[in-house]
Amino acid sequence: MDSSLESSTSSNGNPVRCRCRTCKVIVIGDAGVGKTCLTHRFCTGQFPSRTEATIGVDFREKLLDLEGEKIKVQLWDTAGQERFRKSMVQHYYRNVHGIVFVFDVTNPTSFCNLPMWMDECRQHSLGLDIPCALVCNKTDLVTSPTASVLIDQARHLAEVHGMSFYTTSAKARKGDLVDSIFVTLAQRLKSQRRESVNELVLQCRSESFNIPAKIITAQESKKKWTCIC
Ligand SMILES: Nc1nc2c(ncn2[C@@H]2O[C@H](COP(=O)(O)OP(=O)(O)OP(=O)(O)O)[C@@H](O)[C@H]2O)c(=O)[nH]1
Ligand SMILES: [Mg+2]
Repeated sequence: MDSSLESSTSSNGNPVRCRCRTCKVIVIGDAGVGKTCLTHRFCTGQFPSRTEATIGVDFREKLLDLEGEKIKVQLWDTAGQERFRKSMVQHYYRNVHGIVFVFDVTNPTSFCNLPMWMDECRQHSLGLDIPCALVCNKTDLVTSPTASVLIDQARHLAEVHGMSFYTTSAKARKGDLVDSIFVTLAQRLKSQRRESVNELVLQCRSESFNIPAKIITAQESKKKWTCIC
């Protein structure tokens, strides 16, 4: 995550500047699955009264306070339509901290296309080892029982790739999980950072004990416990 100085308001109403971390999260998926509505809903609390196909990318952001730490979630709401995304693709995938894949529960093709979106991430050197979420949107429109088969398949896909999975609706007011998608992602990024700080501490310790040319990271120490017989 990147660090920056942010303006906010203190309890006595005076503006204060505080250090905050910014995480870039891209939201991708087929055209019309609800990426704009989900990001709009998270940032404003409202379902937009009308939307148009996104051209290139729209930016939205929200400042979160996670256990006293300010995290700015910068959402890149990308275009699903090929003709509106071509020129922007290189920019989407640069310095990404988290990915939200979206499909529409009423549109099975948007689910079938998810591997294509995952491939595009890989082609831009973005592994699914960074925090990712899979969102099954428009559950307010679910009427047919076949939707539950699609939801089960999606849950399985998310499990296989180690992603968080959400069934939600950008439109429904009650019982939806729109905020959780992005807050949980930010929490995962925050704890990931704590882990990398721990790795650094471990590295400093190894150096202060004068262990030459050997940086012991948490990853390496984990490897040491792997049986090789
Ligand atoms: N009923 C219902 N409609 C939704 C929901 N989310 C989005 N929509 C509708 O689906 C249509 C497309 O939504 P958008 O958010 O613009 O879709 P998008 O994924 O951003 O589309 P592109 O920008 O073209 O990639 C709009 O008419 C929305 O009102 C939802 O959860 N429930
Ligand atoms: Mg859009």
